Amino acid sequence: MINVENLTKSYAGDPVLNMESLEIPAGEVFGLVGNNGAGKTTFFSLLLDLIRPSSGHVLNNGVQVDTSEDWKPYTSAFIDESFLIGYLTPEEYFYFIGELRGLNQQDVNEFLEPFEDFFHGEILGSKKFLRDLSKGNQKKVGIIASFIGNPKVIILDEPFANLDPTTQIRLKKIIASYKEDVEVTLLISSHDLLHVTEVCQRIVVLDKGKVVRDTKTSESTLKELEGFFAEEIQPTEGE
Ligand SMILES: Nc1ncnc2c1ncn2[C@@H]1O[C@H](COP(=O)(O)OP(=O)(O)OP(=O)(O)O)[C@@H](O)[C@H]1O
Repeated sequence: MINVENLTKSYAGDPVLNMESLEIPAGEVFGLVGNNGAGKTTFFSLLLDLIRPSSGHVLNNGVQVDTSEDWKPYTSAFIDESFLIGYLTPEEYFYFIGELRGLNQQDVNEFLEPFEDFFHGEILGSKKFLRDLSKGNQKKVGIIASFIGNPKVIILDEPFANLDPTTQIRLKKIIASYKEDVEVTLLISSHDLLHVTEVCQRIVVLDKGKVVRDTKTSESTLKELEGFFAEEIQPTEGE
């Protein structure tokens, strides 16, 4: 579904992403991990044509994202609050996204019903504007909005960050449910190794913009990843 070919991004000559090739098949729940500055958001921003590659390209279902718009109807994402519209209430925002995806208000209301627990009584009917919601509640709105209209590719940047423990557990269940869906490709990034290993079928580790690990998730993945990141804090010689 997603094919990356010789993708690089540099700022003022400094490379921040250098990905020779990466193939993410349709239906995969894909996890991206890496320390601060590893290039995760850069990669997602390139997938969404929010920034331009320095070289190479990304194909989304065969469509090159920086030269065609045709990937947009089946792709959705929540990267950060800039995806929200601050002066709308959550309902108005959901209806707006629904309209973009060809759903009327009744369709959107029905879609939202199963997420009442996830919203924990603080989103729907609150009559607050999105700009006035807490960071965590804004994130809940952005994540759920990204599921509206059955997109085939969903990209979520650090979806667990800022969420309370109850919501994190609920979100894990929602994301894990996509493992059964062979049509939806879901990409998440996270700093939480436990969460990604629980919900992702495959995990790629980025380090200084490069793919340094690419593994199918198994029972040993969490330990291996903890080992990998622990090595980064081993004292260097002479310390
Ligand atoms: N507009 C920009 N100009 C210069 N450097 C940038 C710009 N945007 C990102 N970078 C750099 O690119 C690198 C990768 O950043 P990116 O946000 O992709 O990392 P990340 O893995 O998402 O990090 P984090 O886990 O902290 O969110 C960082 O060194 C960052 O400073």
